[in-house]
Amino acid sequence: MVSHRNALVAAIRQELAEARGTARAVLAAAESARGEAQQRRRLVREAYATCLSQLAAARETSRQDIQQRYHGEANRLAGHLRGLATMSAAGAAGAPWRLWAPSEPEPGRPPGLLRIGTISFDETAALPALIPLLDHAHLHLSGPTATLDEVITGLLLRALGSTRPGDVELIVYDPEQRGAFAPLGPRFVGPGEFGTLLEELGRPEDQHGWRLVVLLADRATADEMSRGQRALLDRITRAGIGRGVHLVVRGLELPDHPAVERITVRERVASCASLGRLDVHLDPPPPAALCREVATRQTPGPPPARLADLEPAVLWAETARHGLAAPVGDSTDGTLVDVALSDEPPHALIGGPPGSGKTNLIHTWLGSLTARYGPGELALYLLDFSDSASFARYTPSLRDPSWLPQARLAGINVAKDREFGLAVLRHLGEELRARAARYVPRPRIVAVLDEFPVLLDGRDGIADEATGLLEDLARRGPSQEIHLILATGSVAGIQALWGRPALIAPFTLRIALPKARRVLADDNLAASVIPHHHAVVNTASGLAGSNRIVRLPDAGDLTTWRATQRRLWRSRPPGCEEPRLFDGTAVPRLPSAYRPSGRVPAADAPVGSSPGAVLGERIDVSARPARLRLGRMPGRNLAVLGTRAGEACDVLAAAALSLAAQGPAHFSIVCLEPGVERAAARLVAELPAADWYDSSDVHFDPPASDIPRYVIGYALDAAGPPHRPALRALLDNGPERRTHVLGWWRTVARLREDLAGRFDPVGAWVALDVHGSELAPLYPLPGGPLWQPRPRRALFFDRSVHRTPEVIIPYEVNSDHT
Ligand SMILES: Nc1ncnc2c1ncn2[C@@H]1O[C@H](COP(=O)(O)OP(=O)(O)OP(=O)(O)O)[C@@H](O)[C@H]1O
Repeated sequence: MVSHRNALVAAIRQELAEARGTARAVLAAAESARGEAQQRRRLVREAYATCLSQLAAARETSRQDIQQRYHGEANRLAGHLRGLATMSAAGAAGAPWRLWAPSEPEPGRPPGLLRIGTISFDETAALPALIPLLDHAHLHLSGPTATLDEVITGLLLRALGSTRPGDVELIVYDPEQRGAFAPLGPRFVGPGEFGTLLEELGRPEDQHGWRLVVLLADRATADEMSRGQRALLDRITRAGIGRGVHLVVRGLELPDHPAVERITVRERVASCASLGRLDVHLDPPPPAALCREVATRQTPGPPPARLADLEPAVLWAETARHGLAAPVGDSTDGTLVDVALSDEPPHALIGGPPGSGKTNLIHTWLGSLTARYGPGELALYLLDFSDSASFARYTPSLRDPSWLPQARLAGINVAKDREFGLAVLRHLGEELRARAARYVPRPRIVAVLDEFPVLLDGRDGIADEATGLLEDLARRGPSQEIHLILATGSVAGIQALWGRPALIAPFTLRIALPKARRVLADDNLAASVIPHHHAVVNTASGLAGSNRIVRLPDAGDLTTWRATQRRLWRSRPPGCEEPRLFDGTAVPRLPSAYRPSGRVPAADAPVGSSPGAVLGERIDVSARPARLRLGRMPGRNLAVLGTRAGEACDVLAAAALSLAAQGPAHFSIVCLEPGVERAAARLVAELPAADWYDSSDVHFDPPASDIPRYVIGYALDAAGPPHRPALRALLDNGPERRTHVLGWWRTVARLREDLAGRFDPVGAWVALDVHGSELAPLYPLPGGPLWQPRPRRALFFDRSVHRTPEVIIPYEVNSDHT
């Protein structure tokens, strides 16, 4: 029993041990499965987190990208809208108050929109909020009274300021007599006159311009309005615009009609029917001074000053010691406006499109200056590079012998003779140096260069040198009392100055005529809003805020101007010389001093060592003649080149006559072109002694003589091969024996043939219609000189004195007037 029990116990124990072992194994397996599951869960969580952050980053990048594109697009659109707004509300209709001034409407252009505030759209810069009025709408405003009155003031100012004075009649019905808009000078209609006003507006009248009728209705007006008046008001609303009647109403209902623009104001934000759901941030009210200015403009002030009004009580009473000041016109209240030139501002830049009145302004200014400062105080150098003769009035003429005593020089029609402009600047440069050395600055010099871009635009040696000289004069001139006035109608010309800061910087006085561009600072819009015959005078290099608006008198009033010039002329001090006139279209006559008039020097009179043949007038300030010295040296011969026969004859005749006037000489005239025989014969007639040869007896071996002998050859190229050896021998050996050839060849090629390609014996030449490149063989530098032939101008080169050739004007000698 016991053993059975023991065996049973042992068996049970055995089973229990096995069961325990199995349970342990199951537990271990379960725990490992749990560990694995936890590991998997961690991995999944991590993957999920990475995925989330990647998604967030991608979302952020896309968001930024979309936002950027959105801003770009919005800015572009805003730019377009701003451009459109500027066009739709030009000048006074749209300018912010800080830049605001009344503007002249463009002729024939209907009135545009008016600005009342700005619209902000997301982060784009604010856009102007514009609403219609003249020719388009009545305005109905509701909201706080004070703000509404401010809005109305702004709108009225813009409507009045963007139309011509007198074109808008302003009527204000103001039953409470608050006097709003009084600075604008409206016609006020009081309580009790409402009905009469409506009747007046309802009458079809022939009317010029617009009537702007502001109805500031109080409760009583609304309550007491009769049915007839209501009907009348409705009719005006429907039909008024076509007749120029526009209502601006607060406190009364207007009927629903497409012409009624409804503006609802909360605080300083408004909504306007025509602008949809956009919020308009209202502009501040305009400064009262602007309203007064516009009101003065509506009621015409004193008439503008006339030229005579600028004259001082006493002529020449001023000293220029500290500068020059003279009025150029008056302001709207009739006070004269002085313009000064001194250490500051030292120089003036005048601009305005063609026809805007620059010439008129310059004449006015000069007239005003010359009446105040005598010739001891003021000297004028006047250059006009346009094709005009406006400065001629200051020089004597057949009709009027008077001239302006302060004028030293007047250059007219200088457009093609830029060399003359350069000569004047060189002269002023020398004057600057001389003054600095002598410490004697007076008289103050004012140099006017009208249409100066003609001189500076050339991209050539003249333009380079002129720019350098102008820069120097602009910088150092004021300390030596030299002032410059540059004027032009060319925007490109002014634009080019901006690229030369050293040149433009001292031009702090800017005078802008109507519609002038680039004369004032870019954000200074004054020139675009002033009317005809006005100017903006600005002494702060054109900065906004320093403008003076001047009404300019008409300097075309020749009677006044002539009378004044005569008085000045009669008062001129002894020794005052008449101004040098350079006229690009005039041909100078050979002065009598260079003609052998009167007694001819005797054959035994002393002969100068190198008589000078006068060839033409130099383009310089003192109109000196260009001379060719003919000494006893090889090469002292002259070739006149080109086909312009008349000018070639004039050059030869001037040379021969001037030589004859200097001492005993013998002349041999060789004329090989029948077409110029008449000119050659006239020369022979004027010369004291001359032989005549033509193709029948031409020869080139004149006998040696003690006095100089000149062979004046007309069309020498016609002599032909048989005569070439003798001609070459004469050219080669003549000068040392005092025999010189002054000959005309029609082309360089023919001269080359006559000289067998050896140009040395011709030491000097005058080229007429021969291009620079053709002159290369006669010129020391490769390619020939820069020369575009032009009528009555010649290029003179003497290799013994010139580094570069000079332009001369052949004198008129053989014309029928001589
Ligand atoms: N203040 C003024 N009052 C009356 N008429 C004027 C006034 N200013 C200019 N004018 C007239 O306007 C016209 C053009 O003037 P002006 O010749 O001075 O203009 P501009 O700018 O010099 O023109 P352009 O460059 O074409 O020569 C002229 O007939 C002139 O008489």
